[in-house]
Amino acid sequence: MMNNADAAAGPAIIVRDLHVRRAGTPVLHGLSVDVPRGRIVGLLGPSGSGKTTLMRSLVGVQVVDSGTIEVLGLPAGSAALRSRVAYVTQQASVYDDLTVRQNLAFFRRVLGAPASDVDSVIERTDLGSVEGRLAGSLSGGQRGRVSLAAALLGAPEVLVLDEPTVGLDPVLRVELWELFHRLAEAGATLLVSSHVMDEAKRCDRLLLMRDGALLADDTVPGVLEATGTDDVETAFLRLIERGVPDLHPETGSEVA
Ligand SMILES: Nc1ncnc2c1ncn2[C@@H]1O[C@H](COP(=O)(O)OP(=O)(O)OP(=O)(O)O)[C@@H](O)[C@H]1O
Repeated sequence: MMNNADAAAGPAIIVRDLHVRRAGTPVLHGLSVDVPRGRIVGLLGPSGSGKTTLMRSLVGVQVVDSGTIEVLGLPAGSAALRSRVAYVTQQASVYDDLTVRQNLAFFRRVLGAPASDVDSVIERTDLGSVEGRLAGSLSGGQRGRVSLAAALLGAPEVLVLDEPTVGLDPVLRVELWELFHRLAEAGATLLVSSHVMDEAKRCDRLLLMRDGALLADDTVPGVLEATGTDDVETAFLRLIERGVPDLHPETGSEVA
């Protein structure tokens, strides 16, 4: 987790002039953004706007055309970041023929995380009641939580979570957001994509994407104030209508 030296070291993620194509088609067109440390940053935008492509770029699994991405002061994808940055994709990455506990014990060994982490992440993601079940027998929401639990092993400093609350009931959704806030309070940086505008209000900052570019990079109150509404969905629609971005990256170190 973050120490004082890290806190003074600037944003957790710095992206400059990022250009990415997928299957030959430009998806990100010169995107620049800072993600402050120890905060929950929501990445919102319509389907196909480039959220997953940006996340893939940040964790170093996406071929990029040009631009720079620094994560915790190192180029994205650096070997030294492997245990410091966790990525949870939309598709749960678990072994169906292993139990929940066996999955986590396996990933724990691969990461070299402390043995006690397995119990800790099972508890934090509320998987205790299914820890002995084969992952293949779980619901989609439960499988997603196993992926999240695996991502928490080793206490990564940066968590990149692609729609982590999809398929979860409202109670679990709230519990997960409480967990995200506890992780941020302990110093972790979370970039969380979502389609659910209501979840946006739980973030310290919002990045609103459209067509591979940023429409907003601001605190939640900042986005609402700039658009004269109290509803993030309406704010997003107004920014689209207006066509003028609300970019206030200089307020990145403030808590919303
Ligand atoms: N594997 C791929 N090959 C080619 N094009 C892709 C691939 N994955 C995504 N794309 C294209 O890249 C663009 C951005 O997709 P991306 O998945 O980053 O969007 P997104 O905002 O994450 O969408 P969603 O909210 O639906 O997950 C889209 O036009 C999409 O069709």
